[in-house]
Amino acid sequence: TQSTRPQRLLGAVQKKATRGNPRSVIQTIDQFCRQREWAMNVGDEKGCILDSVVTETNPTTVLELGTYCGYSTVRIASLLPPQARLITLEFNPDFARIARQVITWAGVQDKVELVEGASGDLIPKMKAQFGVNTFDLVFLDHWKDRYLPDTKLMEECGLLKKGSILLADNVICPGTPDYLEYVRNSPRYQSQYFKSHLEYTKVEDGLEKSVFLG
Ligand SMILES: O=C(NCCNC(=O)c1cc(-c2ccc(F)cc2)cc(O)c1O)c1cc(O)ncn1
Ligand SMILES: [Mg+2]
Repeated sequence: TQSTRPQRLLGAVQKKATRGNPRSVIQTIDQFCRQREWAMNVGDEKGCILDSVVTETNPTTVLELGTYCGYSTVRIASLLPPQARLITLEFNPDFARIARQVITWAGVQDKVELVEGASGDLIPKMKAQFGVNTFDLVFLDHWKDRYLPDTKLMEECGLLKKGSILLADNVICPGTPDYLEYVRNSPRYQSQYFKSHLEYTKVEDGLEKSVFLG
């Protein structure tokens, strides 16, 4: 039977990356996507912007929407202080299965909780079921038409506090027009666009960083 792209990406990690070394896992995936097959990881260019936002936020509790193969999960987790936690939500069980193995290979599994399911169902359970108070940082990288409804849901569930940071991938390509309009025009957010490129291409894309003002 044919392997899937996530399976081939995992194979490259297990063959070429050093166990327990997150940087080598990231480097291997970027090399695989540049030399073998494009995949929808945030990538190395936008990944550097993600790194700088994580570092300056110095978060204790992070939520990632859309795990895919775990590339950004590993990038974020590798920058977290010892007690910090990252909860990552993935709807697709095949992606989740691959991501768990990538996360473990990188050695960051103790900082990460991967939860399978639809973000719209799981977000309302964050406080009661996952013991979360509020998120310091949210990385949005899942279905583009879920960015806005899930942001409103996080507000309603009291999961954002004054100063919480939303960082959204793909606001240009594939694009999240309704989300952009909301965070750029709402008095409750201070937004900033980081111009970049779609992972592994010359196509314009970027990250939108939005600070919740309470
Ligand atoms: O979340 C799920 N997919 C990944 C979301 N992410 C994207 O769709 C995504 C797409 C692109 C992209 C850009 C240009 C292009 F030509 C094709 C794709 C880039 C990115 O950086 C993404 O992040 C998902 C799947 C599924 O089967 N069930 C539930 N959820
Ligand atoms: Mg993306």
